[in-house]
Amino acid sequence: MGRPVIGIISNRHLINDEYPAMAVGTMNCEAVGLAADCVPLMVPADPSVTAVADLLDACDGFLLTGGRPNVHPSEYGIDETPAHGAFDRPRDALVLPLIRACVEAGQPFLAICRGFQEVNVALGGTLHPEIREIPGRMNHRMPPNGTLAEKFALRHVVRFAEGGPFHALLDSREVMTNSLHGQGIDRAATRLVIDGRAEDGTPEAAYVDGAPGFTLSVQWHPEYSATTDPVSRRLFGAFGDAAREWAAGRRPSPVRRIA
Ligand SMILES: N[C@@H](CCC(=O)NCCCC(=O)O)C(=O)O
Repeated sequence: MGRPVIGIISNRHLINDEYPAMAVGTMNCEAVGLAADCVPLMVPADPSVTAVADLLDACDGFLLTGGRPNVHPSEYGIDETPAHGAFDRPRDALVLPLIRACVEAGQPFLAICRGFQEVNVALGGTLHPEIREIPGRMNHRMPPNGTLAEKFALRHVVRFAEGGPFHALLDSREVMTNSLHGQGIDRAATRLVIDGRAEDGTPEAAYVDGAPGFTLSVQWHPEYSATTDPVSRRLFGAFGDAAREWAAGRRPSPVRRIA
């Protein structure tokens, strides 16, 4: 049997300020191809060319990538304001139903940053447009200047629930993570279990309660240094294992906790 196929959700870009493109970062492809040992398949994030049912057939799992545009607030019942920033409505229209379909079927996904926020919205939760404006919260945004290494540098601790799936997988109650987001979970969806938080209380790690498959979701970016960073390697390794189980026709195991 060949390696499982992971659909990597793309983002929109304008090449040379003119040529519209949908693209995924090289680091996402390397994380899937090398750290998860799966086949990276780039997915155009637009339901006018990509149907959810086709994707579920073509792929064994999905990497719900980060992305600068925010999920449109109408998806969680809020009117749009300038604070909500730029959007990617086609990506909303594809990925939110895709998440619900994966949760129901047990098809694995690993959600990152915008993907983490999408999982919450897809299941009925809400987002805050600018979490650094909430009293007591720190600035989680990417540094505006500097090299890529500086932007993706480890910036804060995430602490996991005792005995939860992140604790079990990473064999640690705490990890250091990078941080490149302005929005954050406001009200968590009923089924979304917040399994890890930053020091200021911001939700950073989650999974879907009762889902039959792999649903680990993180607000940080494990795709950066995925082959060398031990935390990222374990996350992508477990995601790859879940996709292998799915591809082999076995239901992926539900989340593992420490007994
Ligand atoms: N827009 C959301 C999600 C942020 C996010 O996914 N950032 C990664 C951006 C990486 C890139 O530059 O493409 C928010 O701001 O919270």
